[in-house]
Amino acid sequence: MAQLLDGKQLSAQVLQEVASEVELLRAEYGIVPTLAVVLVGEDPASQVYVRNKVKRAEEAGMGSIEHRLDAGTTQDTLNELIDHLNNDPQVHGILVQLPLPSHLNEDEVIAAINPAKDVDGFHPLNVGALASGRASLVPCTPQGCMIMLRQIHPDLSGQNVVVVGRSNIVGKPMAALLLQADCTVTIAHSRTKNIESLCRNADIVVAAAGRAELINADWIKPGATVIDVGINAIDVDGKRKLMGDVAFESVARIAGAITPVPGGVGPMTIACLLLNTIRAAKDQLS
Ligand SMILES: NC(=O)C1=CN([C@@H]2O[C@H](COP(=O)(O)OP(=O)(O)OC[C@H]3O[C@@H](n4cnc5c(N)ncnc54)[C@H](OP(=O)(O)O)[C@@H]3O)[C@@H](O)[C@H]2O)C=CC1
Ligand SMILES: Nc1nc(=O)c2c([nH]1)NC[C@@H]1CN(c3ccc(C(=O)N[C@@H](CCC(=O)O)C(=O)O)cc3)C=[N+]21
Ligand SMILES: [Mg+2]
Repeated sequence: MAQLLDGKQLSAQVLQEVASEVELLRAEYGIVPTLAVVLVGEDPASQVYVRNKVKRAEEAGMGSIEHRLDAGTTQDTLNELIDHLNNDPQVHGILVQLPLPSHLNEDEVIAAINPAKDVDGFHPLNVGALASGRASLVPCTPQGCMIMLRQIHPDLSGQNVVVVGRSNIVGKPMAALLLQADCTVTIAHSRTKNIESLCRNADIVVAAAGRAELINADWIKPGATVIDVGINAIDVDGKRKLMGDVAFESVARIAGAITPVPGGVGPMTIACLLLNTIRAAKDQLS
């Protein structure tokens, strides 16, 4: 059986480090690192994530501000709010929950965020910094995946990795971090040929396709490490059940190490969001 990479436990360790950094910043500089989360619309899954983020921030002694705007909010109103948060010295990190309602332009919103407060690492300036290996605010989900991978592979050099998915928020920044760690990286997506055999040759598979149980045991080399980013909400007898992109039961019998869903990458993402908020707060010290 594969070793279980417990994201709940590992994130609790990270959050403890966050809490002591918060205490230090309070004692030395009299600041309370503060995260502002903006949610537009009433998507229930987004509400769960946002609530979790705010809860964890408060547990770590950080400040948090939640802005809930109704689904019909205009681009101008949203831009004004971001402008206000950009200029508020009490706010160190800004996260605008994605996806936005379709009448809003996500690229424009992301570009409006002060790059120094962009704790998602989605601003073009931060994307460029990551691509050229001098990032300070690294996207939270890939950052969390790297912490998990380091548990198994303290040295990632030379590992063959397949990342399934090429989104701006997960797949692409994940590939950039792995490349920086001297992995040999293949990015697979919906048009990739022979995806199953590509994965079966990999030492590490990172699954971020958003397709429930896309990856089964036939795709995995015995002993490989499998990181499951996917969060797919499935309705089972009227109850909401979370499934990853990996068929956990069967893959766990083949893999060397595997992350569960829930309790894997999700909690690490939130922990890294708070790490980024601390980092941003430090960089904003006059
Ligand atoms: N745990 C966490 O903290 C987080 C989890 N997530 C979850 O991760 C998953 C991915 O999120 P995100 O990157 O935003 O999703 P997107 O929908 O933006 O991207 C999905 C990617 O997967 C590719 N893909 C889709 N179907 C297949 C397939 N059958 N075979 C191979 N590739 C495929 C797509 O290819 P193409 O480009 O060709 O369309 C695309 O590149 C989702 O389940 C999401 O909920 C996301 C963020 C954080
Ligand atoms: N600007 C922006 N930044 C994001 O980082 C961002 C976003 N938008 N939009 C949506 C995705 C998704 N995402 C998750 C974070 C935590 C869990 C998480 O904690 N999941 C728990 C389960 C939570 C549940 O019960 O639904 C777990 O996996 O154990 C899941 C998903 C961040 N995202
Ligand atoms: Mg997307």
